[in-house]
Amino acid sequence: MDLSPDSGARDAGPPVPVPAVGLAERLRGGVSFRRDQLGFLQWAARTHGDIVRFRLFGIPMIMLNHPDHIYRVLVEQRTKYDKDALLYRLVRPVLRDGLIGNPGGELWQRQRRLMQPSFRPVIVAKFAENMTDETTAMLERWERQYAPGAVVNVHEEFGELALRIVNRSLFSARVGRAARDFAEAFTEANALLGRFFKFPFPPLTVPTPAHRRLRRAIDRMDAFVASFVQRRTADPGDEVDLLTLLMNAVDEDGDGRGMEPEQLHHEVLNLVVGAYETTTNALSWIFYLLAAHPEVERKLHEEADAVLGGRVPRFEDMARTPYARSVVEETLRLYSPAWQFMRRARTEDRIGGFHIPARSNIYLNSYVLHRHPQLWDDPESFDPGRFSPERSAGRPRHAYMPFGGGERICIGQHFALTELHLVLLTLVRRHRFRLPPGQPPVRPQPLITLHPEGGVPLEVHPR
Ligand code: HEM
Repeated sequence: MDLSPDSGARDAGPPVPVPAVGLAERLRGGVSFRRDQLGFLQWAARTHGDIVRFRLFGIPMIMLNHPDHIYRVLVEQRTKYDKDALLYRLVRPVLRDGLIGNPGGELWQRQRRLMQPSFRPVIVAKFAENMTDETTAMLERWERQYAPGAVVNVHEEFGELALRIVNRSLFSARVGRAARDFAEAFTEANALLGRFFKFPFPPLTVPTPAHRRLRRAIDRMDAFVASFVQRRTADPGDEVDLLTLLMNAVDEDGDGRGMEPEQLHHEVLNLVVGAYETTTNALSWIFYLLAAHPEVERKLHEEADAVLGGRVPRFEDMARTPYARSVVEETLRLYSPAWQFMRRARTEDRIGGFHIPARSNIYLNSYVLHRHPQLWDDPESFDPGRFSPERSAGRPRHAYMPFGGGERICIGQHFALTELHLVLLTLVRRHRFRLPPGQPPVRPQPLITLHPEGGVPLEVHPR
């Protein structure tokens, strides 16, 4: 792997300004952020290199696209950076002080300490059966509802599946009308917030019609979470789920107390939001790519048949199906649902010899990083084999970060990887997927998360 180590090279002299994309050049290049965000970001990295500055609606952003630089911000100099950045300010009216958009500091540290134990692999293993049960139930419904070879919009199906799985794991609840109402409210909030990147809007305190709709969507999501938390507070029962774990969690290394009710509410909302849309999109991309690559699907069938012999997969099967894991990893390389995240520089810094002024917005983008031509051979091709131990050897750690990195790495990472792996195995056991003839390529739509635009219609065939 030949990646220019520009850190050391420029560390000697005084720091230099980060190269900027100028307006004239932007016009000449003909790539507009508003019209084609992904195209613009790739063009900026291609023309200026691994560190580049541009303005997003007048707000300066510094995009980092070098694993060493990303390591510096997320790990080595993490105390110099926090999450009080544009993207999280945008989602804070929805997520409030929960982990996802929390700027950092003492409250975040305490909450992470309290919650981390509930997301260890041994705990996630207890939810594996929820994942395979719900997938099996979905397949049984498909068999009743669709003729063999019928075209199914799997994106819609996976939305409902992901919601069922997170609901059962958090609240021991089955999806009913209330959950569908949550999903609708979430979709509306996501679309309204995602619009910011095309048409920046005024602060939410300004009562525009769109803001009033957002307010109503937030109220509906709050009502959904409150109904579970209040019921459980009134009658703790004997359910063993994430809500019970969080309600019983105490800060053993701190004040020995648990979470305040309002904070618990926000954290639960953050978990549903964090889990629902990301895994829906990831599942949709996995099956889209499989349908387009029958040779990969064939290898997956061979592995699944050899290990499972027709039975429903269990948590332990994940370690014995490395190819399935690499299909998940390669999908998250090409279409990482949480495709962009940000930090704010609390003080000035120096990255690879470049000057980072205090209060800079640092923009990290795995869509561009995961296509870096010096990190990935033939980056646009879908090649799960690149995640084999041999071919992964020597790859810099922060070259691949679908779940972020450092202390703020996704708390639900094991949960998500378990869900994606087990749903994949459960589905390929009995079905194969094909692109319908004449189906145009599904394009990624960069909202807050990376959506498959227009859904993912696939032919579903029994094997
Ligand atoms: C494929 C699925 C998922 C992807 C790609 C994903 C990605 C990410 C990324 C990139 C971050 C870090 C953002 C940053 O540093 O600014 C993050 C944070 C977070 N994710 Fe996920 N996530 C996924 C699934 C989940 C699930 C299943 C849950 C909950 C069960 C979850 C809950 C969270 C929370 C609470 C945080 C904030 C952690 C903190 O700052 O302490 N995510 N996720």
